[in-house]
Formats: sequence, structure tokens, C-alpha cells
Amino acid sequence: VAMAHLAGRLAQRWCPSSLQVISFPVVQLHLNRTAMRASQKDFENAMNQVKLLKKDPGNEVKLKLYSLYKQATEGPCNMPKPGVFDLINKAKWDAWNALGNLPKETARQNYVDLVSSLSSSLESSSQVEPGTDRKSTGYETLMVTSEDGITKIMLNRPTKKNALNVEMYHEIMHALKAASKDDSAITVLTGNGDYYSSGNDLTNFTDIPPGGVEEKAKNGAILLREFVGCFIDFPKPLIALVNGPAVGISVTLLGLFDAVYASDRATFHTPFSHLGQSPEGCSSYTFPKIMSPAKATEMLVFGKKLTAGEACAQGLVTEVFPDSTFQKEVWTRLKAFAKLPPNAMRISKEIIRNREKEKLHAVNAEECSVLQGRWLSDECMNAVVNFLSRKSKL
Ligand SMILES: CCCCCC/C=C/C(=O)SCCNC(=O)CCNC(=O)[C@H](O)C(C)(C)COP(=O)(O)OP(=O)(O)OC[C@H]1O[C@@H](n2cnc3c(N)ncnc32)[C@H](O)[C@@H]1OP(=O)(O)O
Repeated sequence: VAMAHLAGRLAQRWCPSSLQVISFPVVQLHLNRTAMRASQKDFENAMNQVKLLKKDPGNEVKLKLYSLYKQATEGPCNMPKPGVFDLINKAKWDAWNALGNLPKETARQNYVDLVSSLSSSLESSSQVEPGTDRKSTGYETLMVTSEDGITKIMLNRPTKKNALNVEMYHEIMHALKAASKDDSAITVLTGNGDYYSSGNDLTNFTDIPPGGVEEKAKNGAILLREFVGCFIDFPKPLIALVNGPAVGISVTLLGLFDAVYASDRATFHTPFSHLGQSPEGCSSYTFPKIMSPAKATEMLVFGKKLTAGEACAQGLVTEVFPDSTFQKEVWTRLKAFAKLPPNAMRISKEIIRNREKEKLHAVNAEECSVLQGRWLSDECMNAVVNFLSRKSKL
């Protein structure tokens, strides 16, 4: 049951509409049930009624409906148990299996009762996730605004600590490409809510394609390479406003920014070894150069978490501001920067960064290839399963 709940919650993260995730038999609201036992007709009516529900009842309820339907029509669970990474089918299997030897008639009755109770309660419930502003920007996971010569890309999954899901990787690439061509002078990346970003969304690892985990790892490496490549090639001054804790890839990428301003609440954590993974974002090259090989090893190999002050002393952060005045102070400064002649800034960035570009692309390719192998390791898989089953957090 715990796994079913977990997978149900995960499934909601994978897809904006969880109806796409777990399809379930459809049922008709049963209004005129008089007998204690639901008839076959009641059952069929209930199945039709589910089609008419205006709002998604959520994955937990859908798993319950699924399991009761299977029990009512086929009896006790008769399917082989799916693999641990096949979370959707495993959740369905767990839900059905949990019904044990419940008689078919009781399952049918419970199904009809559940649908009946659902219909009224779902009419008024809201499914809108807070923190998403889809209308204004056209992005699902970002808020992108452009004013005063500054394009601001704000990571906008605050309830998930701005973890980067696959959609967010694509949207950030899209937003960077657009910002590189718009008429703003500088571009800023920041986070909405209390975190800058908790790094890669660990549920990215659970959605296994038909080609299996190898194909998953290969696709992940291709996406990561393209994603980091966009930062390497970004032509205008790119500034990170680290408004809170930063983890994993959101930290490593900072080595590719032109300036990094941090709140004193921010922390910088790259727990790759704990996760059975290895550095990305060109950090295996930029961090030793920025802070010395030994300091880079403390972060990238031993997972030492730095405070904002420590990260500034190591050269990863440009300047730290008290959290209470962070926004006011940095935006005053950014607005002044944005008034400088944009072509001069672009050309100066080019001359600072360009001789490193080829090297950075080569490092990026190598890091992605090493990570592709890491993602298939037991060390990595165990770490992901432990996080997803809430056995461990950073
Ligand atoms: C294309 C693939 C490219 C891969 C690139 C390689 C990148 C590597 C990395 O980035 S490695 C770093 C990965 N990140 C982590 O390991 C962080 C995991 N998260 C945590 O340990 C904690 O959530 C926390 C310390 C960040 C915050 O803890 P806490 O303050 O107690 O909050 P919650 O844990 O309750 O989190 C709230 C909510 O957010 C979900 N969440 C947070 N971070 C992630 C994440 N990285 N992936 C998925 N989900 C995350 C968390 O599950 C909670 O969700 P819930 O409310 O339970 O639905």
C-alpha cells in the first residue's frame, strides 16, 4: 500500500494530468441503488459514471478503483509482480494484490460505493498546483519576464524545491535560446520560493521507456549534454541569483555563469558520491580551476556542503548579500549593469570565455558519457530508490 501511495504521488509529478498516468476502468454514478449488493448493472453504471467525472480524483483513488475493478472482474491478483523501477505497474499490482481474497461481489459493491462517494466531492475540488503561472509565460515550469534590459528566468516548481524535471530542462533551453536573441542586455537565472534548486528531479529516473534502463540512461546523457551546451554557448552576460539552497546540477552549472550573487541563506551541495553519480555541468574542469583541485574534491567527491560565505571565499560565488536585502540590492545592481552598452558586454564576455569553449564542450561530452554509465550502477539505483521511498534525504 505504501508503494502504491508512493507511486501514485510520483505519477502526479510525471504528468500534468494524472489521468494520463493510470488509466482506470470507467464507472457510472449509482444513484438508485436499493439493494445491499451491487448488481452487475450497478457496476456497469458506475463504470460509465467515472467517464463523467469533471475532475481528476487523484492517483490514490484511481489505484483503488483499478484494484477493485480487477478484483470484481478477475478475482485475486493473478499477474506477475512488475520490476521495482516499473513504478506505475508496480503500484497497480500492489493495490490489486493488497485486496487478497476479497470476494468478487464485495469488490463490486465497494467499487460502486466509492464511485458514488466520489462524484459529489470532486465537483468542487481544485486541481491547480500552486506556484505555476502558465498563462503569462507559456512555460509550465518557469516564469520568464523581460524588463529594464534584463530577461529573468525563474525556476518555478517551489513545492518541489525547484527540482529540474525533464520538462524544465527543455524549457530552460528554450528560454535561454530566446533570451540570447531578444533585446535584453543581460540574463538572470533564479528560483521561486525558499530554494534556488534541489537539482535533478530524482523521479526523472523512474519513467522507463520500452528500451529499458539503458535507453533511459542514453537519452538522459543526450539531454544533459545539450542542456549544459546551452550554458557554454550563451552569448550574453549570464547571472545567477542564488536565493536559497542549491543542490547538484544547479551548483555545478554556476561555474559557467558570468557572475553569481547569493543570499546568505544559500548553501551549495554536490552530493554526487552519495547518489552513486559523478560531476556534470563541466564542474570537473571549472571547479578545480576556480577553487583548487583539493577544494573541488571536497565538494565534488566528498559532498562537502558550503555556506554562501565559504562558496564566496572559494570563488564560486561573486558576492553574498543578507537575505533580508538580497533582492533589493542585487536588482539595483543588475539594472545598472543592464544600462551598459550591450554589444561591448557581449564582446567582452566572448573574449573572456571563447578560448575555453572547445575545451568545455569536450569536458561536457566526457562527463555525460561517464554519467550514463553511473546511472546504470547499483550505487545510483539504490540511492534513487532510497530517496523515492523516503529512506534518505540529503
Ligand atoms: C536529464 C538528466 C540530467 C541529470 C543531471 C545530473 C544531476 C544530478 C543532480 O542534480 S544530483 C542532486 C539531486 N538532488 C537531490 O538528491 C536532492 C533530493 N532532495 C532532498 O534531499 C530534499 O528534498 C531536500 C534536502 C532538497 C529538501 O528537503 P526538505 O526541506 O525536507 O523538503 P522535502 O524533501 O519535503 O521536499 C519537498 C518536496 O520536493 C520534492 N523534492 C525535493 N527535491 C527533489 C528532487 N531533487 N527530486 C524530486 N523531488 C524532490 C520532495 O520529494 C517533496 O515532494 P513531496 O512534497 O513529498 O511530494
